[in-house]
Amino acid sequence: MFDWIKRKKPAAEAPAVVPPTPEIPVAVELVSPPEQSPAPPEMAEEPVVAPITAPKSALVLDAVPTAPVEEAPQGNWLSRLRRGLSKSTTRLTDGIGGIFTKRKLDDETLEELEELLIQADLGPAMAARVTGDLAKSRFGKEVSPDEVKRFLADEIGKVLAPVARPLVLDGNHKPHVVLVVGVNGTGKTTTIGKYARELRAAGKTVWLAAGDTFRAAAVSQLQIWGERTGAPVVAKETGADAAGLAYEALEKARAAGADVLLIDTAGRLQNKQGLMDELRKIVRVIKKVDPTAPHTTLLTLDATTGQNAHSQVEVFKEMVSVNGLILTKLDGSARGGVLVSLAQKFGLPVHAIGVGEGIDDLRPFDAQSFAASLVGLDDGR
Ligand SMILES: Nc1nc2c(ncn2[C@@H]2O[C@H](COP(=O)(O)OP(=O)(O)OP(=O)(O)O)[C@@H](O)[C@H]2O)c(=O)[nH]1
Repeated sequence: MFDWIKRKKPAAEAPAVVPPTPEIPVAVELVSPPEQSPAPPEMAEEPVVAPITAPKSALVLDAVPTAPVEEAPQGNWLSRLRRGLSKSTTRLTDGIGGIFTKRKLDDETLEELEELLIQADLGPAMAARVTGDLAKSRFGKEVSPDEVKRFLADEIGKVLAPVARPLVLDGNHKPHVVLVVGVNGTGKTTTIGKYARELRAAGKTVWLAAGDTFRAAAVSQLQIWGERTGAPVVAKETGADAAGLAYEALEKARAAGADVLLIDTAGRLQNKQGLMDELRKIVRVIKKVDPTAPHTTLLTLDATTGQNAHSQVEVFKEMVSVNGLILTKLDGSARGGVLVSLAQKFGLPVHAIGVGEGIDDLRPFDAQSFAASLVGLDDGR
């Protein structure tokens, strides 16, 4: 079916993988039944295979488009989201309350609102769109803070709806390769760990590649996630060639018939050119094993950095073909509005958001819930 399947080599003995943990309901699914395409590992070194540890709680990170986004009770999910976004929400709702208490919508209030939206990281384009549309329907009339919030939630929801797309894992790829890139500290390793947990809970075999060979702590952090989730980790010593490691990991995951390979990468090298060379080399080299890989290139962005996230998207898009975003640390940020300006500017799918450091704090991204929560409203569910 695929080129890389036709070029497959004879199977070799695969490292042991742990059994699934079916007791945990999840939404992760592969799109179609996998085909067998085992190939032998070409590099001699054995991967570090983590011991088995069953996940302790459910996670919903991604889904095929037809699958339900959330398996946990809505109240639970929404309250977690609200709690996570509370800093961003307070900033917006306090500001709206201050501007619109017993005041008519005039040039001055519109200007104040526009300024507030820009400060809340929604971006000048969104601020202009909201104030322009509001002025068209309500200019000269008294508007309550609640009306403004509803109007704003509606506008935000419209901008976010097209980008709120779950990560689709294609079962035709064995494994489906996910390359995770991003500035150091933005949450790459944590996100990988949480995805691994979700996929393992769905009964999928997952392999992890500790491609951040720049930092010893990053390797051990991934190994801990491997232990927690029962996912074999391919790792090497600090300073090892990351592309070689990714190649080896893909060969081994493929030989083992794994469903998914999640590749961690360094977020900082000596300079931008060094990082670009390394990431491009990883992509080039894994294509030698599977010309269609990586099937997903995820960029993690730390929401607390606000508008800086925009330049990170630009930089990483220049380096590799980023085709999905994960926004992390929305819980510690008063700058959750940045997600809106990112959606408007880049239109890249937002697969999930991080609202805490806990294992179940990476959640599927739902446009309406996010929009309502951001402005402190119940989304009616
Ligand atoms: N509050 C909060 N913390 C998070 C979230 N996601 C990750 N973190 C924390 O952010 C820190 C950095 O996360 P990592 O996963 O190590 O980030 P990284 O991009 O892999 O970093 P490097 O390995 O340095 O490249 C850790 O302390 C995580 O626990 C989130 O959604 N909310």
